[in-house]
Amino acid sequence: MVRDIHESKVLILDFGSQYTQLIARRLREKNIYCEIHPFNTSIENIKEFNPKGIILSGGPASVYEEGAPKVSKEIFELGVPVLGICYGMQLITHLFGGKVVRAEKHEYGRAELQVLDSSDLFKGLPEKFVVWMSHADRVLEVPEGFEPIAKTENAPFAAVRHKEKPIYGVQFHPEVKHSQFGDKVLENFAKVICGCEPLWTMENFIEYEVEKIRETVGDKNVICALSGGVDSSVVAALLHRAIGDQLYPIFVDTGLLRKGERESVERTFKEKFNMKNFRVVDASDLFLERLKGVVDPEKKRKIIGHTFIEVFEKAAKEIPNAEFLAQGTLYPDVIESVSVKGPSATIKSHHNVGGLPEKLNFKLIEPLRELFKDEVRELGRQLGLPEEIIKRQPFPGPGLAIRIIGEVKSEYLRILRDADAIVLEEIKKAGLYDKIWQSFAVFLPIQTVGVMGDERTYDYVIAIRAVESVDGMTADWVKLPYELLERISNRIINEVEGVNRVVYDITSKPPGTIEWE
Ligand SMILES: Nc1ncnc2c1ncn2[C@@H]1O[C@H](COP(=O)(O)OP(=O)(O)OP(=O)(O)O)[C@@H](O)[C@H]1O
Ligand SMILES: O=c1[nH]c(=O)c2[nH+]cn([C@@H]3O[C@H](COP(=O)(O)O)[C@@H](O)[C@H]3O)c2[nH]1
Ligand SMILES: NC(=O)CC[C@H](N)C(=O)O
Ligand SMILES: [Mg+2]
Repeated sequence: MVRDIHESKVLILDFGSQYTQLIARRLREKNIYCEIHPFNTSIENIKEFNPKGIILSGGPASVYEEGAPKVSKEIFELGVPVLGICYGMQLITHLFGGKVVRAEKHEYGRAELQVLDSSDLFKGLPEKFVVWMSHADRVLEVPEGFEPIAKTENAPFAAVRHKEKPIYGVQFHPEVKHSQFGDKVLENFAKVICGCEPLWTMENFIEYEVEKIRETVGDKNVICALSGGVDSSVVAALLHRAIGDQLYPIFVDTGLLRKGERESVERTFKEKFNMKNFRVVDASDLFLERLKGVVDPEKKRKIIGHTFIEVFEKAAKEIPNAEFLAQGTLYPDVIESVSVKGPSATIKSHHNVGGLPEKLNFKLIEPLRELFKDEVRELGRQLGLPEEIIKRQPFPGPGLAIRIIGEVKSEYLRILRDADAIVLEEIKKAGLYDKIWQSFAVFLPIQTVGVMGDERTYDYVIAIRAVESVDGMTADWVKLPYELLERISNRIINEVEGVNRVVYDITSKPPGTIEWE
């Protein structure tokens, strides 16, 4: 029997901080498994979860306000260590009868922490180091039974501890990278104070998951929609490790793929991984047929989504004994975080092409449900996926169809494919591919006048888009070197027939979106 990698874990209760996920990631980097749950998770559920430690996150509320989010004082009686971060510390203070007030001077940004006691939370750390603060309230009086274990110039209670019970609070944010040794503080909490064992490694994860998948699947077959992107590729590689030829990866050639994409996906999975049941379904004619005459971006997206499902369903029907469908759902999709944002308007319907409907009548297998993106990449590496897949820039499900403005035609696809390949090649050559979020070409179906070799031309326009972003929600255009832009422009005009003009998109998001449709 392999050991349960979740045996030694920390529970993070979320009070709506924008950094809650970072707490989880810092702990996991130290090989400590943890999960994020809403602050109002019931005591019964907490007991059932059976954590070795509990962390109360930061949050936008003020503890002294009516309706401020709280936890039951019972969590301090579970015999499990608790660490409050920022709002979490203020909440502990408030619940134990201390005093939290609005500070005259708000404290945002760096502060120098002076450690007063380095026996547990600050074990092995220097006496002074820089931490990062973000608060408007402050602890004026610590409750009875608590003592300060660190201070800053503005905050005499920058970190506190209960004198007998394992209850801790820090006013700063150890989870952000700007806090020096912040990761070490969290590690000390988990290992020194809670006694967690570092079981969460990708090697252990593979071993554990492989066994679990085998148990679940038995002698049935599993199908998997494989896009060649990171998530679905890692899912396929993991399943293949577990169940070999019981896995049937299906790659749909929508006809909207980039140059060489189909071949490279085929090469990786068929040849390198020797996935015998890997199949490519060529549905390019069907997609093009359905998109004929369609100009509206939302209509295009919907048609592509529906057609994809249709093609996939048909392909799946032909696979014997296929009871399971594997999907690349990640942990951030699963976390029910406390939302501090209001409802947002639909700007475009992101057709996660594989947003396959439940009524497909498969049981779902989602082996990445517990992982963050960086963990998925690490897992992919361990499974032997090429860097080319692991570091791939995001490519939208609807593919080139949303990079051709208006109607999609074969001729336009040919032009865009060739131009896009040049953009990517040059960006890679310049060493920028891994450093930026996305870089690609967009086809504009307008003709402009040019002159080439003394002759008048009347050809199409290609726009180049390159953006930096952290999550795709906001983005800025990249200040690409002029020489690089020049080379890309020259090559496209000289090498791609049908183009006589190249422009660079200098719009950030907002107000623009990353894709043009
Ligand atoms: N051409 C395709 N053939 C088969 N499945 C696809 C294809 N395109 C997308 N999918 C499926 O749709 C899912 C969502 O696609 P999308 O591109 O949004 O995913 P992603 O988050 O980029 O992840 P991935 O790394 O898997 O591409 C993929 O994980 C895959 O299962
Ligand atoms: O899987 C996807 N299906 C889609 O329909 C889709 N539309 C946009 N994108 C990607 O999402 C990010 C933000 O894009 P926008 O600024 O254009 O909305 C960018 O990274 C886009 O490439 C998609 N991804
Ligand atoms: N970052 C936080 O957790 C902030 C806590 C509280 N809202 C304050 O302003 O002090
Ligand atoms: Mg993708």
